[in-house]
Parts: sequence; structure tokens; C-alpha cells
Amino acid sequence: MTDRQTGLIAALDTRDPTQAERWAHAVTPHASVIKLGLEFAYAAGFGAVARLAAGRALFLDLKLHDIPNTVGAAVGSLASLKPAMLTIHASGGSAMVAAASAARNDAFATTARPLLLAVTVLTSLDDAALAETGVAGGARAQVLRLAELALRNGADGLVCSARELEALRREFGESPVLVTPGIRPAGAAAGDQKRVMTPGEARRAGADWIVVGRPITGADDPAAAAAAIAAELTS
Ligand SMILES: O=c1ccn([C@@H]2O[C@H](COP(=O)(O)O)[C@@H](O)[C@H]2O)c(=O)[nH]1
Repeated sequence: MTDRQTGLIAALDTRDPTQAERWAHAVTPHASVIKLGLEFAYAAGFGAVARLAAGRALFLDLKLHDIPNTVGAAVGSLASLKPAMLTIHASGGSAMVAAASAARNDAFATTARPLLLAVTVLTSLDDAALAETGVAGGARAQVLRLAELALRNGADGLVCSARELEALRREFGESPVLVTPGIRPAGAAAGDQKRVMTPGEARRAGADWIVVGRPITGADDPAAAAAAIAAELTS
């Protein structure tokens, strides 16, 4: 049980800048951060990312994963977008995380540094799917292993499922910023997400932020859906 405040990040996954703008407007003020990722950036381009992010806090979820030199350079290339949060994959290894952290520190002014978040194990993977990739021992053990690697090499926080929150807080304490996708209000379709929890469960387990996409963007009334999720975070 925790008394921390848990914020809502709205994942605006679409190719269409007009749709994204409509959703961004609808989720305000219930979500204090908007998340744009691969679908939007690849289809609409980084100019559209910049336009949508103007005046808003941006979680730029590009999940960088490459050799250290390339990832470091890519982090530097993103500075003009002034994101509040950036993602890399922890499984890229110690040197890659360290390169991203160094580039973040070099490319951004101290007062405008984005949080560097390391994705541990995607919330769409269960133990069986992870085993297929050669990782035995289950998602929780792998999340803890990658969390240690990422935090030791300069990440500010982690992307994980809410199911790992209690173990991560036990192991690493209160300071890492823990961001949890795979959130589904009671009764919502899980879709491709495997390690899910409700907004209230994630808050009680210690999430700093929850990320919610389709339960908001697929709702008949996205503003009402975002309001209901935000209310669950404060009740
Ligand atoms: O492990 C991860 C990392 C990132 N995501 C992203 O979060 C949203 C979730 O969207 P839903 O529609 O609520 O499932 C999406 O943009 C993913 O790319 C994740 O789900 N899991």
C-alpha cells in the first residue's frame, strides 16, 4: 500500500494527426502527459510530433534499441522535440543504456532533461512468450535483472507491468520512476496485453505513472473514459 500520486499518460496511437489532436484535447486535464510512439512518428513524421507536443508534456516512446553509438546519437537527435520522457530497451545492454544516458545529459539543458526510461519486459509478453525468446525463469525475474542493469547505467526509471511493481519497489526503493502500460479498467478487453492490472491496482502497487491507450481512444467518449480512469487513481 502506498500514498504516492499516480499520474495518467494517454497513449495516442494513430497515424492521423487530426485524430491525435482530438484525443489530446479530450484527455485534458485528466492525463497530464501524452504518449506518442512508433505508429504516429513513422506515419505522421517528427514535425507532427513537435506540433502535437507544443504546450504539452510529451512521452516520446520510440523504444530505442541498437548499438551504443547509434542509440546515443539518436537520443541527441531527439533533443529539439523537448520530450519529458524517452524510452530505450534495457535489453540493449549496459553500454547502450550508458550511451543513452550520457547523450541525454549532453544534449539537453539540465532543466529540460527528459526522464530516461528503460523498457524491461514488454507487457505483451507472458512467461511462455518470453521463454520462446530464450529467457527462462519468467517475466518477473527478467524485469528485476534488466531493472538493475538499467538503473546502474543511468536510467531514471523503468517501463514494466504493474505486476512487477511491488518486487521493484522492494528491491530498488522509492526513487526509480516506474511507468506501467498494460493497464485495463475492470471489464475492458486486454487485447494483446498479457501482464495487466487495473488503474487502482497499479496505484496501490506503487506506479508513478500508468499508460492507457485503447481503453481511452477506443471508447465512445474518450474524455469520459480518461476522467473515469483518473478518478480511479485518486479514490
Ligand atoms: O511494455 C510496454 C511498453 C510500451 N507499451 C505501450 O503502451 C501503450 C499501451 O497501449 P494500450 O492500448 O493501452 O494497450 C502502447 O502505446 C504501447 O506501445 C506497452 O503497451 N507495453
